[in-house]
Amino acid sequence: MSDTDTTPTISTDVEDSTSERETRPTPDSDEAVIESRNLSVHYGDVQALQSIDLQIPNRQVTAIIGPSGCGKSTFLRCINRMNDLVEAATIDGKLLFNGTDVYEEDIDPVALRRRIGMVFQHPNPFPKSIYDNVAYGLRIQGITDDMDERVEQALKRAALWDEVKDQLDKSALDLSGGQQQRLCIARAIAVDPDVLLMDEPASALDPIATSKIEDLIEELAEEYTVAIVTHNMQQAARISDKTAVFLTGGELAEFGDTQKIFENPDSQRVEDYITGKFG
Ligand SMILES: Nc1ncnc2c1ncn2[C@@H]1O[C@H](COP(=O)(O)OP(=O)(O)OP(=O)(O)O)[C@@H](O)[C@H]1O
Repeated sequence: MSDTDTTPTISTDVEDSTSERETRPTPDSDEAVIESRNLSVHYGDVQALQSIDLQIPNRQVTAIIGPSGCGKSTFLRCINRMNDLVEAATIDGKLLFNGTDVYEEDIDPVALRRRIGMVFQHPNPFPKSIYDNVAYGLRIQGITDDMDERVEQALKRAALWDEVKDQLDKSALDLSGGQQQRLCIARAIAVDPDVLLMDEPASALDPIATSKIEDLIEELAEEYTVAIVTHNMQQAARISDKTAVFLTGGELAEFGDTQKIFENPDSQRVEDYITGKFG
């Protein structure tokens, strides 16, 4: 990277993990933070993604929608190399994060996952206190200074602080499902990532908790690049700026501004999917 570059690259270790978000330059909005080029994934003989070219812009919400089994989660998991953990998975093509291919040999997946955090469908807090859940990733990185302040800030950003500030020692498992999910979001953002990947983060929650998570996602996109897989088309239409529609066989059928995709898609197949003719 040249001295004049303003784009952060992936560290190959966790050494720079203490850098502060405020001091880290970020790409312009609309500039791609994540870009897949000709990305294909197979699980054994099954092709899950077919030559996907997709650009996920900075500090916006990108929704990934499509019928069951079309490869949405597979795509999300390629971004922070979670598919490394699946023995049968083979990945071809490129997945660029700020211009660097995350599948290059010298990329440390653990450092990558600090920069690209993930929230799953079912809230999965550790059986520890609320405080320790948020502090966990920081401690692993050897960060010990200003811990109380860092925990408070992460809980505030996750819109949970007011509900838990007087009970930080309480077990995270005693929180409601919606609170647990916001705690998982706090845990993910405590380590100061650039990107948040969310795999159906509200599908296990009731409507009120879902609405809080949706509001939160929109707020988070002011600071983070968010990519969310959802089965809920209304949710995608409500909260996302860009939408990618995957169709059966792992094909990217259409990608663009959410309003355009939902109101005037280019392809008949996407229109059929969005209007509920299949899926
Ligand atoms: N670990 C795995 N081993 C083998 N095949 C897998 C594995 N994970 C996913 N697949 C297959 O890859 C294809 C895409 O799966 P993926 O979970 O990415 O789709 P999806 O669109 O997220 O589905 P859903 O909406 O049902 O969660 C499917 O055919 C699925 O059966």
